[in-house]
Amino acid sequence: MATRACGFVIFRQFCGKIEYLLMQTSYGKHHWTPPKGRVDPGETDMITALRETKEEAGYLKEDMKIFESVKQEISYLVDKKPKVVVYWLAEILNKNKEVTLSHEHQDFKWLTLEDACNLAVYPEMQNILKYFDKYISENVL
Ligand SMILES: Nc1ncnc2c1ncn2[C@@H]1O[C@H](COP(=O)(O)OP(=O)(O)OP(=O)(O)OP(=O)(O)OC[C@H]2O[C@@H](n3cnc4c(N)ncnc43)[C@H](O)[C@@H]2O)[C@@H](O)[C@H]1O
Repeated sequence: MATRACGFVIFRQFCGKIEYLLMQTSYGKHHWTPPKGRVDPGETDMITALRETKEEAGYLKEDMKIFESVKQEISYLVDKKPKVVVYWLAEILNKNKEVTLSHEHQDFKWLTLEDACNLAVYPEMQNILKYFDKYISENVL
């Protein structure tokens, strides 16, 4: 069975620009992803996304506007085993609240779409960022 993980692609409106939150792992290849993590037994996908976002970024449900119907799923292999990751779109509402990192991450950045795609590296993740960016420009701005 595939490993399953869930999280949020979080954006903010900052100085007239849309910026996305990416976080860099403190382990492995130090890759950059939105806050997300593995689904624990008995959890729903949304509960996992909320728990991981609180643990990894310090953001609570009430700090965000969650677009529950705006969701993307990607699949890839990790150590030859399938992994499925589900992301919802979320906007940070409490702009005065900064990210609080856990031991799992060593850095974070708020990035334009282009810069986020450059750091995200993987085409699947880039496509998700582009999909959400299109949604924002057509439905949020
Ligand atoms: N190498 C390591 N050394 C020490 N501790 C480790 C470790 N890897 C995981 N851990 C532990 O696992 C915990 C993380 O657990 P969780 O927080 O629960 O889970 P996760 O975000 O899904 O973990 P991960 O970072 O591994 O996932 P991703 O799919 O992004 O990334 C998994 C792999 O897939 C690659 N990847 C990411 N996105 C991809 C894509 N779209 N296509 C192909 N490969 C991709 C990444 O580069 C990465 O190599 C950490 O606390 C840490 O202790």
